[in-house]
Amino acid sequence: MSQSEAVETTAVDSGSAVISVKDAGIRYRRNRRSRRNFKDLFSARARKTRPGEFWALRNVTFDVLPGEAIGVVGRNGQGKSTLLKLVAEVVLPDEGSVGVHGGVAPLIEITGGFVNDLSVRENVYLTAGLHGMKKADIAAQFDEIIEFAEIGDFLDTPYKHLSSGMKVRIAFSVVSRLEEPIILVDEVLAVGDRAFKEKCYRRIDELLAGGRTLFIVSHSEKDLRRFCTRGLYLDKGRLVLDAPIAEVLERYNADYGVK
Ligand SMILES: Nc1ncnc2c1ncn2[C@@H]1O[C@H](COP(=O)(O)OP(=O)(O)OP(=O)(O)O)[C@@H](O)[C@H]1O
Repeated sequence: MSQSEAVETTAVDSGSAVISVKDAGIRYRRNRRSRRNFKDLFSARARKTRPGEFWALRNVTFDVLPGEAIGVVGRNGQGKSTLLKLVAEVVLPDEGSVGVHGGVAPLIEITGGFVNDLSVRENVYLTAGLHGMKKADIAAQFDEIIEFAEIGDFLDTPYKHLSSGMKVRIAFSVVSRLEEPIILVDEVLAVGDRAFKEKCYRRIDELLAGGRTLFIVSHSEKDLRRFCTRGLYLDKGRLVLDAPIAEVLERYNADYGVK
C-alpha cells in the first residue's frame, strides 16, 4: 500500500474525533534554552524559520477516534515525544492546529507534574487534584494508589529523593487512576522492573477495556503490538505512515531494522 493510500485509510470524520491534528508544526531553536521569546509571539518574524531553528514536527495531520490505541514509532529524535506534548497541550503548534476534546492523563515525562520538594503524599493530592479529583475521592483511593506503587515506606519522603524507578511507579499509579478519557504514555514502561511492568500492562488493558483512548510512544515492538491497533510512524518530524500497527512496524523494520 502506498503512503498516501495508508494515510487515507485511517482518515475519520473529525466531528467525532477526540484528537484532531491538522497540518501541525513545532519549531525549536537548536542553541537556545527557550523556544521563543515573548516579543516573537507578536512579531511577523515569528512565522519565518530563522538560523538555528528547525522543525521538530511539520505537516502532521491525523484524527483519533474515542477508544483507539495508537503507537508512535520512529528513531531517536524524530518528534515522538514532541507529538505527545502537542496532544497534552504542553506545547502549542507554531503552525496548524491541535484539537483535543476531553481531558488528558499524561505519563509523558517521569517528573512531569510532580514537584521535587513536596512529599509523595502531597504530590498524590496535588496531581490528582489538578486533574479534577475531589479531595475525598483522592483520600478514598489513596491507599490503593500507594499499594499499587509499592512505596508505602516513602509517603513523607520528598519526591526528589525517590529512585527513578520509584518515581515512575508513583507517577503511573496516580496518573492511571485519573478519570481522563485520553491517556498518554511515553516510554515510562521502559524504566520499571519486570513485575511492575506487568502490573502496568494489566492496568492499561483495563483502561482500554473501559473505552479510554491511548497514545503510547515506545521502542518496544512487543508493547506496541500488545496494546495498539494503529501506528503513527514519524521520521524527521514528518508523519510518513498512519496505518494498522502491524503494517507500521513492518515498514519501520524494513527501513531501520537490524539487517
Ligand atoms: N525544548 C526543546 N528545545 C529544542 N529542541 C528540542 C526541544 N525538545 C526536543 N527538541 C528536539 O526536537 C527533536 C525531536 O525530539 P523528540 O524528543 O520529540 O524526539 P523523540 O522521537 O521522542 O526521540 P527519542 O526516541 O529519543 O525519545 C530532537 O531533535 C530534539 O533534540
